[in-house]
Amino acid sequence: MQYPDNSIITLDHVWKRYDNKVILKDVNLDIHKGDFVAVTGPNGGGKTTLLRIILHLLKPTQGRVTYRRDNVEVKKLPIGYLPQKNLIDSRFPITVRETIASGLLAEKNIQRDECDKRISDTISLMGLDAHSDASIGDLSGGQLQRTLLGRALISNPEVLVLDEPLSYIDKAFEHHLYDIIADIARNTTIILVSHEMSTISGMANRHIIVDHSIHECHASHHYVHSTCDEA
Ligand SMILES: Nc1ncnc2c1ncn2[C@@H]1O[C@H](COP(=O)(O)OP(=O)(O)OP(=O)(O)O)[C@@H](O)[C@H]1O
Repeated sequence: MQYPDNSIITLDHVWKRYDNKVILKDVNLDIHKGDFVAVTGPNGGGKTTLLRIILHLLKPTQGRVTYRRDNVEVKKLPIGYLPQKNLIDSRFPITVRETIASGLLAEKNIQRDECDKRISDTISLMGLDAHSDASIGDLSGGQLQRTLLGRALISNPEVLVLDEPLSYIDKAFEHHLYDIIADIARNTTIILVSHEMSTISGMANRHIIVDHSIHECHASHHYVHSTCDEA
């Protein structure tokens, strides 16, 4: 199969069914290095399922997902992930600092000083200095979301997958978050799911609606319609 040179993630005739229910129907998608893919769609349309399949966390019922670097198929890509419903048990006795630091666990060749600096910088970027030693069980929903976002981006991954990053985030931090995302997008491929598309849509170069099948559309359709006219 021929892929565009800058293609890094390809979904090839992907289907997902639970029992007899079709959640994703024959999805074909090529994500290119440097893309900012904004994804929206109705509740239950299959957005989180699609992300988990892209991340290799969930197996498609049919079809395949492949990763490539410089046009050569690879088994893994460094991908940072902010899940929608976080799987962290907030009763688990772990601090904000430790949670954010866990995003560096896969980095083998990082010096202790550099590691400490990255952790401190990320805590500050997320506005969590006053909470760095707090247990995650004592955080508000928005503080926990910022902690998990810090964990997703601390390693400067090649691809960042964000499932509803604005959940629980207050208006003041929301604007700061847009700046952070715009800055990261300059050298990172981003796939971002949101129901709030008004600002995100303007940052993205690709706009996708997931309603069991996927529809790529123009930005202007994105936050106006939950379905779009197919090109
Ligand atoms: N493990 C599972 N077993 C059975 N059905 C599932 C499972 N996981 C998800 N589903 C179903 O798949 C459908 C798509 O779910 P998904 O979470 O992908 O939707 P979504 O577009 O992200 O929705 P939302 O906008 O509400 O977050 C839903 O109907 C959901 O109930």
